[in-house]
Amino acid sequence: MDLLNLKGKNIVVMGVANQRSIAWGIARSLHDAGANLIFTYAGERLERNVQDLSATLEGKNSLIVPCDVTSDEDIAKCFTKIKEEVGTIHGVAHCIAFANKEDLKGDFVDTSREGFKLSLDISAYSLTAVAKAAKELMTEGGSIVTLTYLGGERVVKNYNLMGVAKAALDASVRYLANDLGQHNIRVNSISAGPIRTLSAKGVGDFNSILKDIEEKAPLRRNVTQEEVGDTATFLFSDMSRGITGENLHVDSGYHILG
Ligand SMILES: CCCCCCc1ccc(Oc2ccc(Oc3cccc(O)n3)cc2)c(O)c1
Repeated sequence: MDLLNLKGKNIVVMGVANQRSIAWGIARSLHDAGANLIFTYAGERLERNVQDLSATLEGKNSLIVPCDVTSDEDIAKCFTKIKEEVGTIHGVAHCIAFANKEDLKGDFVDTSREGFKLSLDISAYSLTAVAKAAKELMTEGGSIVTLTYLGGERVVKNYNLMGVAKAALDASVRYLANDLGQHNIRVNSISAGPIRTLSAKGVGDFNSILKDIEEKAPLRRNVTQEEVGDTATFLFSDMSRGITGENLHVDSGYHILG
């Protein structure tokens, strides 16, 4: 049996904004491995982007469902719709995070209570809420993958509040892995190196980080959405069936440096 074959697997990809999204790199890699994709998006203005991108994947058109992860009702409606249309799912790619611009630069000590709650809600709690809803559809077991970043493990200038949110996300991956393992549901994260996406525009001084990676990372280059996508496909496939609660760095090795 080809352990990288995802034929017949239904995988929900949450967080495609445009063709530069890491979520889109994950979707293309999953599609090439034979998976059936379901897309969710937040905000009317993204629906058209997702429809247009999904149409470029040959084969039957994918289900596209709105999902605002700050609303428990919306998450319930989203997964009820997916259950009605698809039935069983085998994976969820959680590619969702947010912090207000003013909380992604300057001094972390100045973070507001409101900004903190908003970022932790969207960037960390949403994984738990999504896992709770997805669990009911994962009747044949499954795999959940989320995106994290080095700034949650150690201080990265300007990453600030998002670093605290990612630290919460990373711990959530471990506790969810522990809860869901007995249902044969694995929970892992990919720590991607910096990639020029719509989200990256929100983080201060992004260009200097890209340059630093090129100069210092063991592979002396930045990573791409495709490389992250292929590692996600590995984590959704049976090739990774013994791995849960893990964080894989797809970052040209940058995280090993002091
Ligand atoms: C200073 C660190 C540079 C490397 C950052 C790599 C990275 C790039 C993008 C990442 O994802 C987000 C997602 C939302 C986010 O919040 C945003 C994004 C755009 C506008 C806005 O108001 N908030 C910030 C980063 C992310 O978690 C990590």
